[in-house]
Amino acid sequence: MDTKRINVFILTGFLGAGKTTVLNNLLQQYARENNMVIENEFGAASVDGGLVNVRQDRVFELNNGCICCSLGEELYSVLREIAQMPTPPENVFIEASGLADPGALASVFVMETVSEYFVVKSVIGIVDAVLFEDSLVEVPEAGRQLAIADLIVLNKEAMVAKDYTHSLVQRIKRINPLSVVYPTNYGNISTELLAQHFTEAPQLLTYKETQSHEHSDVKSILLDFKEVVFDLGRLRSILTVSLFLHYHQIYRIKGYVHINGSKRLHLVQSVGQQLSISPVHRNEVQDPFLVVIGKGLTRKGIEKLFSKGFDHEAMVK
Ligand SMILES: Nc1nc2c(ncn2[C@@H]2O[C@H](COP(=O)(O)OP(=O)(O)OP(=O)(O)O)[C@@H](O)[C@H]2O)c(=O)[nH]1
Repeated sequence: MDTKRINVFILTGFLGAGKTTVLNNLLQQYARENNMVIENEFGAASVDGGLVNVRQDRVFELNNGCICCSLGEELYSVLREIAQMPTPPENVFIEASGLADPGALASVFVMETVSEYFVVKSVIGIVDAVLFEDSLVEVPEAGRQLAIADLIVLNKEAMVAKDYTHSLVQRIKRINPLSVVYPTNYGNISTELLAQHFTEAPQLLTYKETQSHEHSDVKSILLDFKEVVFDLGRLRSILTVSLFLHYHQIYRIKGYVHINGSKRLHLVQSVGQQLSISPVHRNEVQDPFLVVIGKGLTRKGIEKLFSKGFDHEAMVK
């Protein structure tokens, strides 16, 4: 099925971080493929649409709003139009406005009517090495953008000292330990690097325990579920309710768990309010554990939440 679905690459990052620069780089590398671009800018007039190096009839512009909220319907109809093209593209690149909440944006792709045609291959977060620390303190979306990204491009590296770059990488990894952080200049990333870190690739092996960030209370909590079996229905319902109520606090959940009655591990993912729990087909998946990234979370609270989904009668097979 995947071979027929359209690959989606979501580019997020704060204003001026280098999203269009990364996009143009990727378009150049994917030039042999059939690409479309969805541009979203906050103001009524589009600047970026004209800056993207792809034929103008391959660019959809969603302006005058933020793609994650007011433009949800418009995005949906653009995606429908793309899916119904006589020759649909192989790749769709979405450059979200610098203020977008990528969790809400990525949620659109969890909807069945959309995921039938599209598969999110990577959420790429672009960070300005010079301005990152300030934006993290001042703008809550900056933390969310990091939390949801698979690959974080630490752009404009040459503009800061080497030691500082190193400390930024550590700091970003503390916020999103699941991500790969890649320092570079002028958005210079390769498609090979991108392919190594596709959303569905199991990346959890490299996970390291993290603490709360000093200047922001975005943090990640690791839960070890080796010895635990969940009841699928119970887990789904407690997470659905929690994401509905605490969507502004829980940015992302990702990991693998045992489910009663199944020999396969299940991948649990949440983006925004959307949740998906599905059996894993690959053998290379590691031990079951989950990572929860969010703001103001406490380990005790999160452990209590998940414990409501346990099936205490079932044994790990
Ligand atoms: N010095 C330096 N400038 C860069 C680098 N990467 C991008 N720029 C410049 O930074 C400016 C902003 O880059 P864009 O790619 O337009 O950033 P953006 O995130 O798309 O910007 P918005 O769409 O306005 O949010 C441009 O003038 C780029 O040429 C870099 O590594 N070093």
